[in-house]
Amino acid sequence: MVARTVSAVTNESLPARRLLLVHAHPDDEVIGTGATMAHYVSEGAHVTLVTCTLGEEGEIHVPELSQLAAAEADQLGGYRLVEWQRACTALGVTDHRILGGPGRYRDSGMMGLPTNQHPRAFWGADLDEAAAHLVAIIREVRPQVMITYDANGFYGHPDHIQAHRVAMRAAELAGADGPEKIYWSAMPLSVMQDGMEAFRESEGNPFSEVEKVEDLPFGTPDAEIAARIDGTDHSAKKTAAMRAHATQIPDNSWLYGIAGDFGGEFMGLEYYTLVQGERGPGSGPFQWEDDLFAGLEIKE
Ligand SMILES: CC(=O)N[C@H]1[C@@H](O[C@@H]2[C@H](O)[C@H](O)[C@@H](O)[C@H](O)[C@H]2O)O[C@H](CO)[C@@H](O)[C@@H]1O
Ligand SMILES: [Zn+2]
Repeated sequence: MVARTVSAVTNESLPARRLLLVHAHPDDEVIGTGATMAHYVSEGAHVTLVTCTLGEEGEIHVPELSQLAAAEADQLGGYRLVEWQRACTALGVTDHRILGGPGRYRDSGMMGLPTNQHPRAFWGADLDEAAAHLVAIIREVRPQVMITYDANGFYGHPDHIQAHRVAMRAAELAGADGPEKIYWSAMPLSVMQDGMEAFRESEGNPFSEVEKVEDLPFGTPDAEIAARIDGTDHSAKKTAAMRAHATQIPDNSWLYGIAGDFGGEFMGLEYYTLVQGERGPGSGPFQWEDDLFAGLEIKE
């Protein structure tokens, strides 16, 4: 039975600190922000996850489920919805919603594929119509902080680019009800460099085709990073949530290798640039914040 996503809540019943995350597909929430989500849930903040598609066009790394693929029974979206709910349970997130309701916006597939033209492809969504769905959630929950992707969608996937556009447009349309601080997921170049060194001799090295980190479609100079969230206490929850996304993250994925080679430290640290709002107090050479709510006046 597919559990209901969280029904509408009134912000009067919510904790003082409220974080909104806008992601493109089921599994993005854990890969880029899973430790952050678990961290803030454990700190008593309210975490609202909005995912824009069901990931219908994804690969299937579980052979016995291959018939669910878009080109077969086209049931992968429904299956990934359940994976996504299980992942949210592993992270402790109870307020999780699909933008416009399950099936409203379809996974567009990788950039340039014919699936980009599907009538319900998120890539072709009307921006203000899609943003209006998110404005309604913002007005209901009143998050002080929002996380999404940069204008390239972190790595250029059309649904990630569109999730960025919809999130930023919704924050603009929400006006005074919108988040005070907006962050974009980021990966510091220094961390990527360390990853390249660590994986140099590893089997399944994800960096094997890469000469230097600057050749990758993502990566941010350390000086442009604004926050590092330490969710290492929750690395096991992040790993459990990744395992929930078995169709997308196979057991031999390099992501688990990172957990092994780098330990919980790498998996539990997540980084962000700040694109709206004032930066709060920080530490280290670049004064990175360790709290996304830093500098905000939170009315308890
Ligand atoms: C992390 C993420 O955004 N995954 C997307 C992405 O998946 C890629 C896609 O299947 C590609 O064909 C593979 O070569 C690549 O390894 C995958 O990461 O795109 C999918 C289709 O839009 C999407 O369902 C998946 O969530
Ligand atoms: Zn994605």
